[in-house]
Amino acid sequence: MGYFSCNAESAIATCDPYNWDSYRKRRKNKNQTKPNKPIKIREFSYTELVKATSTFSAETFLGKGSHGTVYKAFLDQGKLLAAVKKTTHQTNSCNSYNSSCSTVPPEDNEIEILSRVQHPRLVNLLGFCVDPTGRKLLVVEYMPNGSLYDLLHSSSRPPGWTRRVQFALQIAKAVQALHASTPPVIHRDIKSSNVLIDEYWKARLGDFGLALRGHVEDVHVKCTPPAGTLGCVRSTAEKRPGMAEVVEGLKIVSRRIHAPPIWNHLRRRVRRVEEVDRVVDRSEEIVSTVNVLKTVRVGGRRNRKVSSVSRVEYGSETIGWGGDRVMRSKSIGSFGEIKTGSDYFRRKPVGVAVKMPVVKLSKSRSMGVLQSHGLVPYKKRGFVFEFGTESSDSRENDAAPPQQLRPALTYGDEQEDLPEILCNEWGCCHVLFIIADLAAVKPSIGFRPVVYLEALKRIQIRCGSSN
Ligand SMILES: Nc1ncnc2c1ncn2[C@@H]1O[C@H](COP(=O)(O)OP(=O)(O)OP(=O)(O)O)[C@@H](O)[C@H]1O
Repeated sequence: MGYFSCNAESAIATCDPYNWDSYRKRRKNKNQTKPNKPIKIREFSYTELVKATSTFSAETFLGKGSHGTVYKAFLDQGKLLAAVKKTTHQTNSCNSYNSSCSTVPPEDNEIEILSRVQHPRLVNLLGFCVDPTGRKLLVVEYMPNGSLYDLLHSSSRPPGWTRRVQFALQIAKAVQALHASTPPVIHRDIKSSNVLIDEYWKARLGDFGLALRGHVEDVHVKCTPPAGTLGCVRSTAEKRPGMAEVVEGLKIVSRRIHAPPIWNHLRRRVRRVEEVDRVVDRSEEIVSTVNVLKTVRVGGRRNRKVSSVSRVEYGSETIGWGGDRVMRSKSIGSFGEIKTGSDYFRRKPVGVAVKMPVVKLSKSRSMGVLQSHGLVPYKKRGFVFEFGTESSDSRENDAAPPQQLRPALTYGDEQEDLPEILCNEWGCCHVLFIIADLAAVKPSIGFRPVVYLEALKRIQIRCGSSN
């Protein structure tokens, strides 16, 4: 094991349990190539943990995973709240948890990795304990607001888009930090149940039982069979964006969500969704009986506008939607492609070049109605996407559960014509969906958000630096 432990009472005073100082120093030295040094972590006595969890009582029970149970622990006379992870398998057994059939138990792996990497966006390791049978228990930071999975799937008030974007950005930062560490850490099991929400309602990435340390070129990484949840995407790392790019993209999305003009505009457009409801009623029937559904863009291409979606094809049949037209679209100024480090020209004032790390403005584009296939309709708005459906989220608390707004978007063969703002804005949604429900997402998209989607979907098997 490459971690230190400190058992003495005095160690509590000298340990910085979160090691923020070390983290800040490491961040300052961006060009560091030295491997991350082990971080001092505490070794708790079993008696201490028994006492802190009231003998692992039902009252302190927090949750159960596929390989163990988690308890809330009141340590240091109640001054330190922590979560104790107790695995159920036997040490050195080859259990189903690790598809690589590694001889290293997940808790040992987690201790090894988390004792070298700490970050404000991770569920950090505080210490460990060896029980009388020799099994290790993990003591990690306590996350009082549960998992993102529960928040999205079971909460009576699922988070709105604004918060989801923040979660996505926070997790992207966590992954970026992992990839930027030396050697890089590959999590391999990013999913919403492994994202926990801290006391400040910020997302933290946890559960490093499957994580690997090493570069993509390293033999032990190459030889380790894939594990975790694999994504329906590009297999070569070069074709996927690095996490730095994903983080930058999400920062833009996050900023834009707070930008009043566009959101006011979107709010106005949400009213248009009401107009579509009639159409959705009809299309729900279609979705229930048709597997392959395709929208056809009908609109002038001369001015690169998508003016309307007027019919739906399935099989050889064409169905008109509420007459000839589903919805007229409007032009909206939009952000264009994301290029880290490129010049960015603001539309206003015209011609002023501002050095920005992120985007350039594209021409304004129009949008039509997006039709998704294979979706479970959510109320009446589940599968016809219009800008308004997204903006409705900005009104708080009316976010549809993500599994029901799963963005298996298709836009006929006209993916390139998708308004780029839609790409950017929906891009975040895609990321969130990935985090929300990785296994279930089946994108049929070819437009730009796919980069985010791919990024987060492939994190678990991606190796190397963030660039
Ligand atoms: N640090 C923590 N603070 C608070 N609650 C936690 C913490 N870690 C885990 N939990 C709770 O315990 C539950 C079980 O966590 P665990 O990591 O063992 O399994 P999981 O991630 O849900 O599933 P799997 O083991 O299949 O990945 C979580 O869903 C969460 O509700």
